[in-house]
Amino acid sequence: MLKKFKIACIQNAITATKTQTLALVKDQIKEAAIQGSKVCILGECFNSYYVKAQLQNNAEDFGKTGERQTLDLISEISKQFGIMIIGSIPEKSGDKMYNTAFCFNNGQLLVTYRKTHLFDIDIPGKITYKESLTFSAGDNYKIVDTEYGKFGIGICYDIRFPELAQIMREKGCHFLVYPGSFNLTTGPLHWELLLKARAVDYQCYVAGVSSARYMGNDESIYKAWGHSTLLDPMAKVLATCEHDPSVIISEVDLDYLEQVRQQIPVSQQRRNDIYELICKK
Ligand SMILES: O=C(O)CCC(=O)C(=O)O
Repeated sequence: MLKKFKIACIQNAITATKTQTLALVKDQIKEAAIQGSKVCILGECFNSYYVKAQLQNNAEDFGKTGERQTLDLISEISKQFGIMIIGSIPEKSGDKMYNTAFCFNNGQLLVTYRKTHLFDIDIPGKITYKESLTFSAGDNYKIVDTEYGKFGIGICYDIRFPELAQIMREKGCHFLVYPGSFNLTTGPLHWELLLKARAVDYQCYVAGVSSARYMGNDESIYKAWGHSTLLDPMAKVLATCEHDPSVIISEVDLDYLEQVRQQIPVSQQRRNDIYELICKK
């Protein structure tokens, strides 16, 4: 297992067409790879505006290799540069849609994860969103064991559920990655706080990666908070950005992660005689 390497968070611009969006993403991944990144994390549904009609149009069927514009491109770039790439896209499966994360390494699809906690919230006058009108929910967590360590994948709203992160930690994860797309109401208050909370509670490297903010004047298009961020297991921010398209890169070190876990050994100090988290899958 490689212990020291660079991770990149790719905050991409979303455009009105998938082809144009993907061309921009490709350039950013290339830039990250040229700078030595071995793992690239993309945002939530990064090939699409977060609007039902476009999500439907841009959805892909994971089963149909060769007909999947986004997945085939990601697989190809991952192979070309010998890197691992994680992100989420809208998935079409029969008559259902899922918000689904993928992890490609060297061109191979290692795992898919369907978002389990859907973003249905109502803050009157600020933001009302019902993701369950577009997507069905997944029914399991996913961990992927790679040459770069073990990665637990959550998508956006999933970060509000520490139980999911705790299970991933208990199953040996070194990294918690959250492709996400917070908004202008909850983003400023909760995004960095939640990323820091997951890092400090479970002593993992944590990446929260958003798409860039839509800056046009179509009111129906969701405005993402942006602020993709990478944190270490002490919850120190290693790299971050604002809302423009950005590539942020930092080195991670799994020996340092072990040191943190030894110095503050919370995972061995849980009082399972008083409380316990039960994993049902
Ligand atoms: O939890 C939040 O405030 C935002 C979540 C979100 O935007 C999402 O899950 O897509």
